[in-house]
Amino acid sequence: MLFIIGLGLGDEKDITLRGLECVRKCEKVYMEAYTSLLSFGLASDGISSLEKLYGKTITVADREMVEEKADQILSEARTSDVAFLVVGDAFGATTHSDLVVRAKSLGIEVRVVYNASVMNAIGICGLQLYRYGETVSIPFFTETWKPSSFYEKIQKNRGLGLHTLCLLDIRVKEPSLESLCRGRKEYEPPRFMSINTAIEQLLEVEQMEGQSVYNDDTLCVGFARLGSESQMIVAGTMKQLRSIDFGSPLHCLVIVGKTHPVEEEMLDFYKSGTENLEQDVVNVAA
Ligand SMILES: C[S@@+](CC[C@H](N)C(=O)[O-])C[C@H]1O[C@@H](n2cnc3c(N)ncnc32)[C@H](O)[C@@H]1O
Repeated sequence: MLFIIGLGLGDEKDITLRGLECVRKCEKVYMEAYTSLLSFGLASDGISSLEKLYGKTITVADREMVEEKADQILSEARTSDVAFLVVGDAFGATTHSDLVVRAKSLGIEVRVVYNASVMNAIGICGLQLYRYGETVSIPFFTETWKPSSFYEKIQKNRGLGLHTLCLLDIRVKEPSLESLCRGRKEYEPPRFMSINTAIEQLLEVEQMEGQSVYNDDTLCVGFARLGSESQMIVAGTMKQLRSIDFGSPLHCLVIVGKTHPVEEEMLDFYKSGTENLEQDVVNVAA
């Protein structure tokens, strides 16, 4: 049996009781570590705190392993109980449906244990989850590669008055271009996009496309480290958020659409420049 278990957003304590029971009875435990990360990031002592709580050794599965060695994980799941741990919720990323489809087509039983995802944790800022349009991903630009398909999606959302969740690029264990050219794999250091970079790129695309979808004065909400003790949430214009230091990853950004008065009242708690902002955030997190 293949158990796909959501870990939630903060640290090892966010697994559900049901999830914990399942992990403890599995013979093999994999943890996906490239679409999202818990608050301790890639630190090995963070992984060992998970291992200590679960009483199991965890194999950290990077993108290569999940994409290229999925057969191995699935063949183990044919004859034994295998846990595949996902930060957040299993279906908060598009990637894992593929594993479910492959398992089911091989006749392997799949059980999913749900948990909180960034997709619903953003509800804390007061913008109604019912009033979001398509979620977009913002990839790191390079000098020569500036994909901007998110722009059209944001345009559609804003045309309908809907909010847009922007998920920001995570690059963990990516082979460097240079090493690929030399035929020997070497990896780039991990990189996580900040809210500041995301806003710079969004504005760069607005300048290139020129459709007036948003601008410096567009209201947004920046979220950092949701679910951890140090989570930070600030509402402000793109211009204001661009100069705020949100600290360590992970970050995401919401571009605010048309608001309801109650949404506005909630957002006011997070407005940039609010006195004791950090204190407010700590209170909200507690
Ligand atoms: C593919 S999505 C999340 C998938 C995860 N399975 C989930 O359900 O939350 C990954 C992106 O979500 C955002 N994200 C994830 N966790 C976050 C957190 N705790 N705080 C802020 N943003 C987060 C980041 O932009 C990150 O690049």
